[in-house]
Amino acid sequence: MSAIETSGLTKYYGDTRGIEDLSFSVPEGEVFGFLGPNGAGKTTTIRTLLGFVAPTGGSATVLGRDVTDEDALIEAKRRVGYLPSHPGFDEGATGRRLIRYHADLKGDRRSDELLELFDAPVEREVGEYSTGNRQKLAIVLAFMHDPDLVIMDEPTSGLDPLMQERLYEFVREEKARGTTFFFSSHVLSEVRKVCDRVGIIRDGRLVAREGVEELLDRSGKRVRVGVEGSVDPADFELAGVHDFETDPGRGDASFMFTGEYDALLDHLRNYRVRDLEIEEAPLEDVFMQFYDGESAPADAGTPAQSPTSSGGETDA
Ligand SMILES: Nc1ncnc2c1ncn2[C@@H]1O[C@H](COP(=O)(O)OP(=O)(O)OP(=O)(O)O)[C@@H](O)[C@H]1O
Repeated sequence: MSAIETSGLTKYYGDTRGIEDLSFSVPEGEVFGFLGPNGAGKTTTIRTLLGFVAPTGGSATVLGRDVTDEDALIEAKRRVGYLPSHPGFDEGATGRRLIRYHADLKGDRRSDELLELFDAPVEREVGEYSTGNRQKLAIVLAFMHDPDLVIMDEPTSGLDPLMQERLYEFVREEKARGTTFFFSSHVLSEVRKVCDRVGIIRDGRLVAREGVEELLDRSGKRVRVGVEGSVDPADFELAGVHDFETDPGRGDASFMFTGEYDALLDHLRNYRVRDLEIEEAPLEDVFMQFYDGESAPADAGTPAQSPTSSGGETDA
């Protein structure tokens, strides 16, 4: 069974498109990365899956339960963890009280263990927490009932690099225990660290779905090279070189590279190389491939038919 399944899922806010015709499935045990630029529809997808907003079209199931069937979804959500990007809390409550509250609602199988890993200052009121501590508390609340599926909306935004790494490691361990993840992000490097497959959403529509390695291979690397003397662009007409840029008369060049490294390094032997940087393609560049490529739908800006507002938007 798929942990998440959507078919033609659509949500309009009045006339504003949130998501349109999303169809995808996340098999049990997979870490599915959901990538897209700001405003693409990631949060709308998550809010629809969690029943916070009602879809205006299509359907979705979470752990086999229809997201528009309130009772069924409540049942499913006992086995779901949700980690929002900006967790909202009762600011006057202590972390400890919130943990107790969530324990009453969903059960508590591992808050002590989680607090050792993500040490939020639970005796203090949440209103006094730093952004990072709020996020750490949110992690404890999302995982304390040992859910089968965890839905995370840009979960590392407020965490320092050490805590980000801890969360990635934790996700990998939980995946090994069979937990399924839906991981929304706009950071390609973190998606690479933890995800098996990614879906790319743009203007409310899914424009690609593929394995992380395939995506990265296709995206290539950004190469910057500095050489003695000046660079002649004609010298860089190699297989796999795209978007070549150089300042005339200067010894610096920059390009996207999807070719074989051996061929590139052989070629660079013709120069005295001062400097060489090879780094992962920025996510914006990866997105641009889908913006310009054939997989991008031509009518992405226009709704197919007059949408209706759903109402019934309740936040949990
Ligand atoms: N409550 C709302 N009322 C009206 N329009 C909304 C509402 N929430 C989202 N939208 C619109 O829906 C579209 C998708 O927004 P959404 O927040 O889902 O994107 P996102 O990918 O999560 O972006 P971000 O990374 O910036 O959070 C945007 O055009 C946004 O303006």
